[in-house]
Amino acid sequence: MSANDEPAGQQQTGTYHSAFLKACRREPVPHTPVWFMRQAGRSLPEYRKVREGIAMLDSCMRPDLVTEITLQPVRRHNVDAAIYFSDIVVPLKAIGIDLDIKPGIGPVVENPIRTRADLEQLRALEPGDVSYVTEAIGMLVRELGSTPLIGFAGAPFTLASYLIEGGPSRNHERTKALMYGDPQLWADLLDRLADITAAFLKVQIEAGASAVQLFDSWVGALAPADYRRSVMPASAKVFRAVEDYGVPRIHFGVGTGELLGLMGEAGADVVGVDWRVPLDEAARRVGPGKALQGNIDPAVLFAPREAVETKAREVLDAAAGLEGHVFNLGHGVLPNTDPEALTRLVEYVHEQSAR
Ligand SMILES: Cc1c2[nH]c(c1CCC(=O)O)Cc1[nH]c(c(CCC(=O)O)c1C)Cc1[nH]c(c(CCC(=O)O)c1C)Cc1[nH]c(c(C)c1CCC(=O)O)C2
Repeated sequence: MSANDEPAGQQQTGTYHSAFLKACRREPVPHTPVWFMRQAGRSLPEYRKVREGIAMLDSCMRPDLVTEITLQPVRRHNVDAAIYFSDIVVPLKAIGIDLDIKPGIGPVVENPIRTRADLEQLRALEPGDVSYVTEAIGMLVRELGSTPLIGFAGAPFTLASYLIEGGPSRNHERTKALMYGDPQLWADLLDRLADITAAFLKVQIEAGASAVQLFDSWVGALAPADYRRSVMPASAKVFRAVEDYGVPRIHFGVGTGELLGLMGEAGADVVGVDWRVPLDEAARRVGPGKALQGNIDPAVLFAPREAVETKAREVLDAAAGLEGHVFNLGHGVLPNTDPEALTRLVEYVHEQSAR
């Protein structure tokens, strides 16, 4: 890609030449870039303070708060990218689904989607439904300067699980019952979710996000053949829909060791890996032409500094032969993590990988 092909937003802000976007494009980097899933949130006292008395979903609709919360970990940890503060259920709320995020539980849906008639709840998402997102990203891009902003959305399978189960689920039994029991209804549901997700990512990219991550957090519950048949077409539709913007597309899930190849095939530029598969092995499973993101176990941050650094060293060593590596945790920052441990980890990775 020549300089003239730089996506317009990245050209204006200078983010194009950031270590994060270079690593996503599998170009040489001055140091391994680092960011953390859930870097904004309860691990930070300054987050708990600004969120006091404000419900999670309400905070997601206030551009001033979203901007402040998104910037907090960037100021504190010197991470190489910001991630837009929101939640995967925000676009569903925006099209009128009756849902809430219950503290300590997660998203809870009032009228779960289980029949064809229920599909009517899922109308198309228009940019005007999420004007607060456009506004917040405009503010953020100005504040962030050359630090890239990652936009994100939930993937069709993970969203479907919340919508069908009505809340968080360990076994996804109603979800799988629908997937196996009524393949046509399942396909139609995932297709609608793909359109909503794609529209939501487009809003974020057009407002100035320089990369996007699709969170398919719970897809590791599926066997590869079922993923390929019943889920991959919808996720691939999302990636295709945003391909022409030229911004890196990251694809992440938990417990996806057996799915890594297919998740890359679905259309990602960067495949997120949890801590269960070392990155050199993950690279073999994903194949050439893609960068990897990960993959320190978030629980390791609770161990003494030396143990964290040993683990970080192992991740960097496993990533040494990769085409591109974005350092991250294997899943989100746990709420009781000591923020100092995160700051030190960023410093350590930057130092150890400086070239
Ligand atoms: C599965 C999922 C959800 N939400 C998300 C996912 C995919 C990522 C993953 O696998 O962790 C995505 C998400 N949710 C949130 C972000 C913020 C951006 C960032 O990474 O910093 C992101 C990327 C904020 C949030 N989303 C939520 C919080 C906590 C609510 C609060 O602070 O009051 C935050 C900071 C709520 C939420 N929302 C969800 C859960 C499971 C929870 C936790 C419930 C709880 O333990 O209280 C659904």
